Amino acid sequence: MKQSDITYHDVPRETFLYVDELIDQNKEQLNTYLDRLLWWNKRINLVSRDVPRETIFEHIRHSLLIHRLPAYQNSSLIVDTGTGGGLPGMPLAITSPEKEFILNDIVTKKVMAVKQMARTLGLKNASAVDFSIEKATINREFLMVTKHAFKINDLVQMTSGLPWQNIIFYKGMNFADEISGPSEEFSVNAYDLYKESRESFYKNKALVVISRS
Ligand SMILES: C[S@@+](CC[C@H](N)C(=O)[O-])C[C@H]1O[C@@H](n2cnc3c(N)ncnc32)[C@H](O)[C@@H]1O
Repeated sequence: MKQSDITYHDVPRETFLYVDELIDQNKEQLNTYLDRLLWWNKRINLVSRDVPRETIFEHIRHSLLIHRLPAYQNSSLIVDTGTGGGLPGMPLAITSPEKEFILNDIVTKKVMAVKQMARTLGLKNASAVDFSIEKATINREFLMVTKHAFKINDLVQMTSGLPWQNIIFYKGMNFADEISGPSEEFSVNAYDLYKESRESFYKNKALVVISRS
């Protein structure tokens, strides 16, 4: 992967409208998740303390913005590593009942909270596991997603023996510094979340898809 291999795209306004509709269709469960996340956050640190409900809601909306990427649409198994309080895995599991999700974090109490939340929500398609992603064993092809948890090169190296086809990183636009090494094996596509949306929350935010050739 070289910085010169990156192809840049804009996320169209329609994607945001699509996600807003998805939120509307799933608002009861997404609100229950938000309530439970705030409840757990008072007890164990899952997202920053004193973060307003509206900001967490924006993180949920952010999580859902991968819905229209082919790498997401074509995957039936999704592993969210460094999930913390369940972002992005939990909103994705709520809105994609046909897909299977494994939520992973190295911190046992966070995984316990995520398991409780999934139980409260009655989610049948989400499980949670507490170990370092380096220790994972997965035997079928999957998509890995991760939000604000790993540097790109680090996670690619840590999981080089796993059968992922794509990794979607939720990143800042300055992610290119995290990419180096041999280029032949991977392609890199970056999606700017701000250029078309003009929403201040998404300023300098990107979705970065690393694909195995
Ligand atoms: C900044 S938090 C992000 C949480 C969540 N993705 C979000 O956007 O709110 C990073 C998370 O990565 C987890 N983490 C760090 N190293 C890890 C590893 N090797 N394997 C699994 N999880 C890890 C941490 O415990 C932490 O919960």
